[in-house]
Order: sequence, then C-alpha cells, then structure tokens
Amino acid sequence: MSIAILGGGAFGTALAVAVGKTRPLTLWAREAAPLIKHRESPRLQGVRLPDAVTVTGDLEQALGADTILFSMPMQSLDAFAAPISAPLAGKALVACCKGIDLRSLRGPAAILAQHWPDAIPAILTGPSFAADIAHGLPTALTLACADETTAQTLQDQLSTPSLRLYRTADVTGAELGGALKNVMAIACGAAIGAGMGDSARAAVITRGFAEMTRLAVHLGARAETLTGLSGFGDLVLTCTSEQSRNYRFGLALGRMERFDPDITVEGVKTAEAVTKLATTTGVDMPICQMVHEISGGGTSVAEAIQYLLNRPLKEE
Ligand SMILES: NC(=O)C1=CN([C@@H]2O[C@H](COP(=O)(O)OP(=O)(O)OC[C@H]3O[C@@H](n4cnc5c(N)ncnc54)[C@H](O)[C@@H]3O)[C@@H](O)[C@H]2O)C=CC1
Ligand SMILES: O=C(CO)COP(=O)(O)O
Repeated sequence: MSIAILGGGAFGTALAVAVGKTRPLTLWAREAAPLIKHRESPRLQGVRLPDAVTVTGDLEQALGADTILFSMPMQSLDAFAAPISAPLAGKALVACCKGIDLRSLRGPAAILAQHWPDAIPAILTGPSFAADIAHGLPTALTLACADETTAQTLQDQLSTPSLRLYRTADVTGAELGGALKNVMAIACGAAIGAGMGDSARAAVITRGFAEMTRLAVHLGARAETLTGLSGFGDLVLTCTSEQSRNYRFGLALGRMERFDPDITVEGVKTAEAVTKLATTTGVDMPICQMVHEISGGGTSVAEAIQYLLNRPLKEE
C-alpha cells in the first residue's frame, strides 16, 4: 500500500520524516524545487528528509498512491481539491488539517468526502508539534475513520516506533476536537499575554473544554472522543506551550503586539466559523465568539474578559 503526503509545510514534512524512516512514501509540495534540492522545508528547518521519501511537484504522480494525506491549511483544502479530476475511488484520504471550512462550515473529512464520495475519508489529529514528530520524540495521535478495516490499515501504515496511533470511528468528534482546541489556545494566549495569570488560563481551558464538548455532541460526536487525544490531549498541549502558533498569536493579542501574518494560525478562521455555527445551531459558544471578536480587532482582550466574567451565573 503506497503513501503520498500532499503539502510540504511543517506538518506534511514532519510526517514524511517520521513515516519515511519506516517505509517509502511520496511527498508532494506546491513549491517542490527547493525541497527536492535541499531536502528540508523552510517551515521545518534543521530536519532532513530520509532517502526513502520521494519529493515531487507532480500532483498526478502523488495521487496514484493508495493512501493520500492532505496536509495543507484548512481554508485551502476545498480550493485545492476542487480542480482535481483524478478518480480516487476506494482510496483512503486522510485529512491532517485542523479547522472548519469557513464557506461550508464543514470539517476536513467532510470536504474530502464531498469531492470524492467513493473514497474513504479519515482524519489524523491529536497533540503533536511538527518539530517533535520530526525529531522522533514520543507522540500519540488519533486516527479517525468510520471504516474499521481501513482504520486498522492506516493505523499500521502510519505508526512508527515513536509515533503511536490510536483509532476511533468518531470522525466528527476527532475533527471538531482538533479544530476547536486552536480557538481555546488563542484565548489562553490572550489571557496570559494580558497578564491575567495561570488561574484564568485554567478557567479558559476547563470552560473551553465544556464549550468544545457542547458543540461537538450537538453535531453528532461522542462526548468520550472529546476526552481523548484529539480533544482534551491537544487542548492541553496547545493551551500551555509557546511552540503553538495559535497560543503565540493569542499572546500577541494580549500584549497588543504585531504577529507575522505569514504564520499559519488556524484558530482565527475556526473561531469565525464557530461563531456562525453557534448562530445556526443555537449552541452557546461564548469563548469562541470572544476569540472571533478579539482576532478581528473589534473588541479588546480586556473587554472580552469582562464579557465572559459578567455572564449570568450558572451551574457548572
Ligand atoms: N505544524 C504543526 O505542528 C501541526 C500542524 N497541523 C495542521 O496541519 C495543517 C497544515 O499546517 P502546517 O503544515 O503546520 O502549515 P505550514 O504553514 O507550515 O505549511 C502549510 C503548507 O501548505 C501549503 N499550502 C497552502 N495552501 C496550499 C494550497 N492551496 N495548495 C497546496 N499547498 C498549499 C503551503 O505552501 C505550505 O507548504 C494545519 O491545519 C495545521 O493545523 C496539525 C498538527 C501539527
Ligand atoms: O496542532 C498543533 C499541535 O497539536 C499545532 O498547533 P499550532 O497550529 O497552534 O502550532
């Protein structure tokens, strides 16, 4: 079973480095030439691709693989998939993006299923910084796929001695956990950046987790999935580490500092998508709504914190 990873950014390259140490695979990148020449991504410097990784700029070649991983930012996925006419029936299509598409309000697996109804959609998500995976540090992730046989095959194909995959059939729960934790990481960064302290961060993590679970269950997820690696696990990692771009973006908001717009921060558009979903579903998502408002600059971090503290008192 051949593997191709589409996307030569930090995460696609990290997966290629880790999995490429155990089996051959193809890495497709939009800007393939420098990656072919230097065997190192500018988004993940200091880590060379193993010899077993074939880098290509030929998308048709990569799409010939049996298992195809999509590792580009969430808001690019739909536009990336749309012009592809290659038949991918029966193939396992694994989304590695964490987010909700702003136009359709769908997660990445649903986007893939919409473009290729005869393929088998899956998602790889959970707590892992690209650099940690690439350096072979111990990491555990969730592989979600509704088809049990495919889930087991993917689990075997993508696990390595340092990268341990757990599987679940709950695709909705896994992808919503990965998407929503980025929004909470921005909120935590903003709280810390504004000098609100570690107790405030603990409150955001805990109430944020309640918010994540509320929306995910409403949309059909199992609550237990949110307590796993793809939900709680990734929430803890991203809300407590300055390695996280979402957390660092929040820190900059809280400190009223500029943040490099070229850095991928998935939580901004996810917060906007969730604010829309909160309106259409009637699910109460106050932290996500505040992250959307502070990210757009319309509300200050101090105002957002006051809003959250002044909401009516209620049972936990
Ligand atoms: N970096 C990390 O530690 C992790 C990232 N992820 C997720 O992986 C996804 C990708 O993130 P990163 O690789 O970190 O981002 P990145 O910013 O490092 O790289 C994004 C890559 O996607 C490419 N790209 C952008 N638009 C494209 C398009 N339309 N067609 C083809 N390629 C396109 C860019 O050229 C770039 O190489 C995100 O959803 C992120 O949340 C998941 C786990 C860990
Ligand atoms: O998803 C991640 C860790 O699991 C990476 O987080 P950032 O996108 O915030 O860097």
